[in-house]
Amino acid sequence: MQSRDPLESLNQQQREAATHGTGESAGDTRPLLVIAGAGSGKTNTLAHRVANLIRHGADPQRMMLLTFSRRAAQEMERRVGGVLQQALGLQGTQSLPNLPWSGTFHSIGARLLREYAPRIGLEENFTIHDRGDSEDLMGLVRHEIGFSETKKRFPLKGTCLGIYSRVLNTRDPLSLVLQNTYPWCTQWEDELKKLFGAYVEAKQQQNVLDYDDLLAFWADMMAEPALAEEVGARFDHLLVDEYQDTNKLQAEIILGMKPTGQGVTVVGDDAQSIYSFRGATVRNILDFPRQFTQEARIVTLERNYRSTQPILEASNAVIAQARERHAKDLYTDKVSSQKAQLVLVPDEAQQARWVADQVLRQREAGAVLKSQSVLFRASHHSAALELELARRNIPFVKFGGLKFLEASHIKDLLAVLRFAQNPRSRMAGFRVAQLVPGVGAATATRLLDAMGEASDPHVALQGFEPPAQAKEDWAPLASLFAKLNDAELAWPADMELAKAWYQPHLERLHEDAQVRKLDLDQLARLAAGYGSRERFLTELTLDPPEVTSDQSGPPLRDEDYLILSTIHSAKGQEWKAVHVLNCVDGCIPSDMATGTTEELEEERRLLYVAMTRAKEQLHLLVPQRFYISQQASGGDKHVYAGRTRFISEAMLAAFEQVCWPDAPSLSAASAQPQAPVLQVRSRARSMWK
Ligand SMILES: Nc1ncnc2c1ncn2[C@@H]1O[C@H](COP(=O)(O)OP(=O)(O)OP(=O)(O)O)[C@@H](O)[C@H]1O
Repeated sequence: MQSRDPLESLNQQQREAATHGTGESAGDTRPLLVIAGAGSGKTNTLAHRVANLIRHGADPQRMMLLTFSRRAAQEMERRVGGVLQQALGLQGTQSLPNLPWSGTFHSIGARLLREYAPRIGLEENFTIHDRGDSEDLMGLVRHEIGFSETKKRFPLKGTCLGIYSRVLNTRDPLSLVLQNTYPWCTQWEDELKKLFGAYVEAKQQQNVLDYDDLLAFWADMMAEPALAEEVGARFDHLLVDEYQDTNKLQAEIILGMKPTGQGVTVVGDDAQSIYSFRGATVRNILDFPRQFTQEARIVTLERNYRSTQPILEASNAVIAQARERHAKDLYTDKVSSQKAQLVLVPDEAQQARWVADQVLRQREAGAVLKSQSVLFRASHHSAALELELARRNIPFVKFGGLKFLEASHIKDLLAVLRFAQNPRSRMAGFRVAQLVPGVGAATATRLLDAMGEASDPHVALQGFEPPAQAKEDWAPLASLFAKLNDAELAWPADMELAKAWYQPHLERLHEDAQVRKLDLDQLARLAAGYGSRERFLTELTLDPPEVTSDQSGPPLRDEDYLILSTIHSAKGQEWKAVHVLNCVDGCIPSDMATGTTEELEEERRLLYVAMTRAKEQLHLLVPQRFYISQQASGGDKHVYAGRTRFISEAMLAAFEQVCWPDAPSLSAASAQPQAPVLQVRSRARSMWK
């Protein structure tokens, strides 16, 4: 087979990025920053760059390729393989060089830390806690040092972990993090310091590292010049994708490994930086050019291959209002007469109906479900739509939001199985025991202590005396564990037993139990694919699924289904038709994120990311009456929402406005007969407050 010029499909800028430092520019040792506008072929270009470096003699073993997710790393490896295959004229069966050091910062960090463990004071056989485990350990420590009983409510374990994680990832002092991000917790600064000290102590005693340690210890290692030099010298090339979503620690790691910047390539788009809640900072990409001893070369990719001209025009209008950014003007030559649509609907229920109708209509017109997506700011925004889709038998798969394993109902069920598997696991036990009404932290601790001291923890559990008020609900739990401990029980029967036990608790604890039940069914289907309880639990920690509810079971590869995704999880993806839910103030921007200019700017970028996922059709839904479910008082509340502030009057020309149902006076108050005049239920509740 004849080899072809592997770069022939690239445009001029993409080619410059792919060939920097090789061929004619071989003497150029500057670090490279590729500013890649949305849909401008960033992934494509990075894959070509890696392939091109390999073709020019770079050793794949000496390349580190850092991506945002494991999925992205695999995709990159596949694409590099494809380019090389074509370039080298290889047949399908001939083996391609693999990239042993490609992966997420966390996974590569874990590998390096294990390798260097003896030299940095770690034990090699450390285990890794996922977010759920970390949160539970934080909860346990919080309880052990007596902070769960304070009179004024001490921050919840999830908040504590969030604060801890932010301090580590931003390198900001605790006081600053509290002041900027958790102002309602500032009064607890001293206690939090004590808690974090005890948390670190507990991790060290149990020889575990959490996700943040993987980055923080790696960065510490790179702050030690001799080690940094040694590790840095093992890699000729360091390539980082999605650089706009890296944090200060990650920037320090790169700088530590390659202080001159030689061999460093980072690719990203500051206009798509959307992870500051994890400590990512858009400053990384803005400051990159002058960070090393040599100033970086910047290549900007401005040609958009994804979207039609009208969609790009609307997206450009939104991002043009952003405060600070690397200037770029995206253009495309995909003409179309179809503008992006702003669809005005009366409320969320109608929004769900409109989207379901629209999706089916498009399918009739030939667009398979998989080529369409529905995006939303927060995971719970899709609840009404999920029910509507289920009602109409439209299969869907949902990505993101709370990661599947981080959702509390999933954690509850898994904790039951973990506790059955390992009755000494205090974190699992602590969670399970407290699912029983009437059992609090003190009783749970008493149970765990009794089990810890007993020669057979199962016997201790069966003999445990719960407080009187919990007795009735405790019995089914004890009986469940007797069954789960039965050697005759064959997996996945454990799962069914646990689910049946949990069902009444699910209904008691969650208003949206019906939607969450779909997740549990999905978990049970996943479970059936593993040989044993132990395998299932282990594999799930190492390789957590991203998908949550779906309507008709785990879709087969060739089955068609609609994609539902949070905007965060839609990063890097594209669809023919995109529907964005709840484009109203309060959702985008989220009412949780309007405190500072930085937060607002990030919300603007989120809308931009959502809009730029669309290839041919873009619909922004604007429900006029909006139901708020997440409020402190726990009650129903409707608010009248306004179109997102990120689409100003002046921008409306870039959109086609649609009213549905087709009633011209819809926006007038008289057209909202169902608008509540009085909230009788909340009044009834408030009587007792
Ligand atoms: N040189 C090219 N010629 C034709 N199509 C291209 C070229 N480069 C990229 N594309 C196409 O453009 C689309 C976007 O590419 P890609 O997904 O790599 O973009 P991206 O820059 O990663 O986007 P984003 O940052 O918005 O996620 C893809 O469909 C890809 O196949």
